[in-house]
Amino acid sequence: MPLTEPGTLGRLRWLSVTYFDLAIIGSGSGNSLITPYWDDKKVAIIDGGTFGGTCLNVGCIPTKMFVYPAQLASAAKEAAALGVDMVVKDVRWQEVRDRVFGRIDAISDGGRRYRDEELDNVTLYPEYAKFIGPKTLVTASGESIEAERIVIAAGSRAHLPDVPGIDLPQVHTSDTVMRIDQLPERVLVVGGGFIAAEFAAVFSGFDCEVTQINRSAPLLKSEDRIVSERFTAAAAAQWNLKLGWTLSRIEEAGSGVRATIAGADGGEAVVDADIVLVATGRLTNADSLDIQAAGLDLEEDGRLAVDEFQRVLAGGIPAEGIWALGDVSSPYQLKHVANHEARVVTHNLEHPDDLRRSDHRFVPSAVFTRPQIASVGLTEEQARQDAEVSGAQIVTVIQEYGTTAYGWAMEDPTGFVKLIADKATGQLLGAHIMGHEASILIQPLIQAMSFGLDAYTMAHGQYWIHSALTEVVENALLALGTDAPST
Ligand SMILES: Cc1cc2nc3c(=O)[nH]c(=O)nc-3n(C[C@H](O)[C@H](O)[C@H](O)COP(=O)(O)OP(=O)(O)OC[C@H]3O[C@@H](n4cnc5c(N)ncnc54)[C@H](O)[C@@H]3O)c2cc1C
Ligand SMILES: NC(=O)c1ccc[n+]([C@@H]2O[C@H](COP(=O)([O-])OP(=O)(O)OC[C@H]3O[C@@H](n4cnc5c(N)ncnc54)[C@H](O)[C@@H]3O)[C@@H](O)[C@H]2O)c1
Repeated sequence: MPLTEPGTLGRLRWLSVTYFDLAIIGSGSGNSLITPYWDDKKVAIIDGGTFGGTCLNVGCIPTKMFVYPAQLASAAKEAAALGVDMVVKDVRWQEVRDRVFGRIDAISDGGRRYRDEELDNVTLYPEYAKFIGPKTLVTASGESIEAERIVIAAGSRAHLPDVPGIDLPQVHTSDTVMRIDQLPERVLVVGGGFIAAEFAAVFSGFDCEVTQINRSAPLLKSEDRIVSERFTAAAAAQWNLKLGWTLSRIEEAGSGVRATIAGADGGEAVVDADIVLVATGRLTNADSLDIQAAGLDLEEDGRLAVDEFQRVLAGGIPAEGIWALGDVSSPYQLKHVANHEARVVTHNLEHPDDLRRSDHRFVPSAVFTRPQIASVGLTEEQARQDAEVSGAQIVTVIQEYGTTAYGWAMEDPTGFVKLIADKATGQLLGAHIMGHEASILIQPLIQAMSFGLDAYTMAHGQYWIHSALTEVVENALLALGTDAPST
């Protein structure tokens, strides 16, 4: 990341400082902080990357715009079991890609222009910045900025393993892989998390030969164990999986590459591919901000340390006027969490005497892979560990999609809902879904957990549309067998 050149600090003594009421580092979720409250105040927004941040430009939104057509293409493979023979004639990759970026790049450009040219009170610095004092920043070109309040929304970046060949042009991260010019025939995906699962599904949906390697088994191992295990089996049925293998090196081979991978037993193997997608996690950008110049604290894993009001800590106490949100400080690396924290910071900046807390009790997530996965709350393992301490009794249920009318219609062999609840109170502790539209099916369960609705009341207290797939959620709630709450 191109930050300030050595020697800039010396030169700065001769440069003037520009003062702002608010300086925001990062134009992703940070961009939403500029409300009408700031109309009569001076705001700086600083971003050295593409305006709009990760979700818009290289994250959630473009990936889902690839996921959807890939899902349509893969439907052809599933339809045969229902007596419908479909053939995918062609995937016009450049059209798929240009539809995505034709929409997204225009939104990024429009947002940048609006901030840069149309708002008199806002100054956009299209540069990276770092701290040189508690309330002072310097940009890469040496502009010095002082602000009464600073919000750090600097996000995260892809982690790359340090292996020979990682810089080859055929090696991509999620930042670049969506813009390639041609659909590759063979794709090597490295990693076993969210990004690897989504892109393996996209490329295999488009009929590329996908090989996914991961150093551990099963895939998606932060999910409830049964989800990880069943997803790993579903993935193995769709693309080549090599688990227990680590990337050692990559060499050019013709127009593609040959990747050497090392097994847990010390053996080696090679995988030939046209491109490699490296998806081995994302690192907070906190390390690029010279936060020691402001005396700010870091968590053990390198994230900025914040309190429940999103105030950045310095020596364990809130640093005056410094806030953080999103991937730079959050353990969640999810856009809906960054958005929530941005709303909290927006309120707290505008109401310093009435601070709100972030609510991280029931953070859901979805992996838009095939089959889809969604989860909220505790895994069974976590719930049982908690119960050992509290003495609570845990009940769990696994309800297959195939036990409902819609599941029969789909002839669905893999989808299921798993619920975990407290037996005595009927409160849901965790919900985990794998299958068609899991990200939609889970929403009423998130709602129940967020508002304290017990499983019995949720199942019995409303109509469930017959023969919708939501009946699998209704049946799971009923199968938990919890009682009506005593009044
Ligand atoms: C491929 C992919 C798919 C994803 N899909 C989903 C999904 O489906 N659902 C979901 O909830 N989440 C998803 N995420 C995660 C989501 O994108 C992030 O959690 C979210 O965008 C983080 O927002 P943010 O505002 O914290 O950071 P960002 O949006 O990354 O914004 C940070 C900005 O700060 C800038 N910056 C960094 N350092 C500096 C500096 N020193 N000076 C100035 N500017 C700086 C960067 O250029 C960047 O524009 C996905 C992520 C990826 C990579
Ligand atoms: N649908 C969504 O909400 C969505 C989609 C994509 C990304 N994201 C967010 O972005 C984050 C980053 O995604 P990700 O998939 O890169 O990370 P991840 O943390 O989900 O998975 C990283 C994977 O890389 C493996 N790994 C780590 N270091 C390695 C190494 N040196 N060699 C080989 N393998 C290694 C890990 O074992 C793990 O399987 C996610 O945690 C998620 O929060 C969310």
